[in-house]
Amino acid sequence: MFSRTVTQFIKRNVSSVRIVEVGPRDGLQNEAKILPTTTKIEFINRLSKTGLKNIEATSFVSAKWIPQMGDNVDVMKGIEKVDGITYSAIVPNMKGFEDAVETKTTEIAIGGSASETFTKKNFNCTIAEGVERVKSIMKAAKEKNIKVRGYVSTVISCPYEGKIKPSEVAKISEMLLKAGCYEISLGDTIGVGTPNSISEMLKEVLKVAPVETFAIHYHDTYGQALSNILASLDLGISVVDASVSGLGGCPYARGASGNAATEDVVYMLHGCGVKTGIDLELLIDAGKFICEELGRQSESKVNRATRKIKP
Ligand SMILES: CC(C)(COP(=O)([O-])OP(=O)([O-])OC[C@H]1O[C@@H](n2cnc3c(N)ncnc32)[C@H](O)[C@@H]1OP(=O)([O-])[O-])[C@@H](O)C(=O)NCCC(=O)NCCSC(=O)C[C@@](C)(O)CC(=O)[O-]
Repeated sequence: MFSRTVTQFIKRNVSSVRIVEVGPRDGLQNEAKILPTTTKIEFINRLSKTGLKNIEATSFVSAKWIPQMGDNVDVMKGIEKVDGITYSAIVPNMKGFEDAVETKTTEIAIGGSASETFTKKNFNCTIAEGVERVKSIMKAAKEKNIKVRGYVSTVISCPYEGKIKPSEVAKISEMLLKAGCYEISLGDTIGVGTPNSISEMLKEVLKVAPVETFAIHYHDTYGQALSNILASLDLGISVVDASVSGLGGCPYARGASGNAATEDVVYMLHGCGVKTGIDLELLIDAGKFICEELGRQSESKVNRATRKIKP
């Protein structure tokens, strides 16, 4: 599939990558152990020192649906907001939007999917109802000057409905862009994509908007996330969502495991001469911190390796 060496093709298409750290939201939402608010704040404050420019800090969703996010308002209010860093949050409806306004959140993320069943399980609405929610949120966000990022989930396959057509992903991406999202993050929610299916999906999506409009959000269920990121960079994508120590998963997507581990993504990119602006050692420390608090092992190969050797 690739005719050039990895370093050649990345450097040719992309010289720097903006990482969107989703650990405090996607990373924690699937964890059964509910962490104290102070730990979440400390985690985000540590991430703020690594050079990251985008941190998804929480989601303003119902605690009945995602218990870990029950202290969302306190987390957003409690973190030290560093100039130059965007702290965003998922907002599923107008109640969540009110929380965003109360906490002076400057960027929110809204969700969409081409799967009716996933939308019902995740947001308790149909795709059509979701579109109406999106319209209300977008209108309110414009009035408050809040930036909106769009997620399209299940871009390769849905745990309930199976394979999703790339044309469907393109359609929902276009709808979210027309509604006013400044960027669309394409989620392989259950991590089943391979470089071929990812490239096929991206080629279709890139027909509806320029490459700068898209970010990628790949889960690592089948160990394909890094390869899929490379395949995406080959097509010019330069915004990558990742979760420190590979934490994450969607409670309403059966079989979904963690995101691409930020430490591993950064290690790979720096090794290929692609800039991220991130201090890998500080990132590794933040990953170790949160894993110790959760009482679990890091899913990042780089993080585990640095217990024994320096990279
Ligand atoms: C959308 C709802 C709220 C609908 O849930 P619902 O039960 O239909 O809501 P409702 O409007 O009927 O209200 C029921 C109760 O929830 C409350 N409520 C209502 N809204 C809120 C809110 N915003 N914040 C706090 N509370 C809320 C509301 O006030 C009421 O409280 P009660 O009167 O019973 O005490 C629910 O389905 C929900 O919270 N879903 C979120 C699920 C979620 O967070 N999933 C994970 C994120 S998506 C993901 O992980 C994928 C992604 C983005 O990472 C990309 C990828 O990997 O592909």
